[in-house]
Amino acid sequence: MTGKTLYDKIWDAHLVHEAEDGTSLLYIDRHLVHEVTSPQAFEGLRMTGRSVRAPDKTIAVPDHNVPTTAGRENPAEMPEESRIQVAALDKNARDFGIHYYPVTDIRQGIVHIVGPEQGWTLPGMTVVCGDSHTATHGAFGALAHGIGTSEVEHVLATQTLIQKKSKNMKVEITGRLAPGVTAKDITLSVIGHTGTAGGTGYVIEYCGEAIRSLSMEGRMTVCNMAIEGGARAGLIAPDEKTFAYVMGRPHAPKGAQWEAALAWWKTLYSDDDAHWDKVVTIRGEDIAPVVTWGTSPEDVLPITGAVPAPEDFKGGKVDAAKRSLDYMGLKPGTPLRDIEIDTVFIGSCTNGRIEDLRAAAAILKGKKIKVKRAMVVPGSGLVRAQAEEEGLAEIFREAGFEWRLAGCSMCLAMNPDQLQPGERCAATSNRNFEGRQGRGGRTHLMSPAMAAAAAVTGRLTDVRELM
Ligand SMILES: CC(C)[C@H](C(=O)O)[C@@H](O)C(=O)O
Ligand code: SF4
Repeated sequence: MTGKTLYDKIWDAHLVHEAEDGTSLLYIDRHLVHEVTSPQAFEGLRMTGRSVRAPDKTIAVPDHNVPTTAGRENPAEMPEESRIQVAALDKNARDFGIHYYPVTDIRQGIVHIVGPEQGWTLPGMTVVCGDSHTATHGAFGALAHGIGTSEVEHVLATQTLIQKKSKNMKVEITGRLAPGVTAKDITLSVIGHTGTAGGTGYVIEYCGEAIRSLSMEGRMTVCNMAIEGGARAGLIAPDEKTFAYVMGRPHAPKGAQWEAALAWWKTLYSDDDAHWDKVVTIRGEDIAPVVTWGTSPEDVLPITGAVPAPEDFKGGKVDAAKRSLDYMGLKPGTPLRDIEIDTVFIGSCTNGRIEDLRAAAAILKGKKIKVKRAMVVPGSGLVRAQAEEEGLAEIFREAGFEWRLAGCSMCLAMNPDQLQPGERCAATSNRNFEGRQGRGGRTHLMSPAMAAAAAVTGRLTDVRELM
């Protein structure tokens, strides 16, 4: 018998039933719910007279549609479609008795930031949400992934999910990161290396010294983008940093339950003789601050590079690159550092946590922005409050940033925070698809420090020049 991976261990601990063809029923520990993918699911329950099986394990928060400006609790502030979705979540949360953080609650924020912050996300759990970036929670050593709306209904009704097991992939980042290189540069570089389909069919476990050295915030950033690399989920084995982060959170176990949980959590690692179906190794020292130039998260280059030409690629990617360059309004050969930026967006479930805000503020301190507009959108009301307490909000405001309320905001164009056609944005989010931040908007993905650097120079910038 070979050993087990972390994924194998969590899978086995949650397996309720396995059919001969491998179709399996998994027990779900946490179900996170937001307003976009849940209305039909609750409607399905109503129509069939069913209740939520485990309301105490179900957590709802509106995030995608909510405006991030003052006065947003007034429904008139929202476009009709948004208003309907948020109102439905409000009603469903109350009718079905699940945990709920409305916009008026300081704990409201992006679902993937609220879950860990409140101690809902714990090592060894299965965590699902009708949202692809559920992968974020894998940073705690939880098996966490997105599900579709019909699956949301299934989990609400049964607290189980039908799944087939994925294969095991190991992504090891060895050694140390150079100054100016962050978790975001790791996760973008991995996708640049493997492509957006490199993880298809796999659950990725990120490991290695460079991953170990990351804070929990950084680990969440890495796992957040596992889905952009095509993987079902991303995982990082829990360690002392994980336990320290979790301890004392409102919904974390306490007393004897904490001790019992800890004893199990300490068994959550991949055995030395575990089998890996695919292994990718990258040297931490080889990772540079990166940006994306195209319309896929795999279009990643070190900031010291230049816009590529379609001929630099092979196969279908040649045409894709042509189209990307056209959409992005870029000419091959242009140094990335010459690309002028109109707007800076710091936020999202990738980089809307306190450490991200600290990293950006460290670059901005005492400087003024040179872009047309810049906004910081803390990932939750609590992140926002902490940033205010630490004096970060002041630094952002003085630099010329708008200091917003929590939500998905300009990460995707489902709320009033949107790019205009042709507007070019340095963004800390995770997707640079066409129209993602608004019709015709142009997105360059990067770390919070790099986005702050772009804000003060007005163009894509190597943050190391400002350090
Ligand atoms: C709206 C939601 C279903 C979507 C997702 O699944 O990821 C969104 O959060 C995104 O980032 O594109
Ligand atoms: S912040 Fe962006 S990526 Fe994250 S859940 Fe919201 S829309 Fe999706």
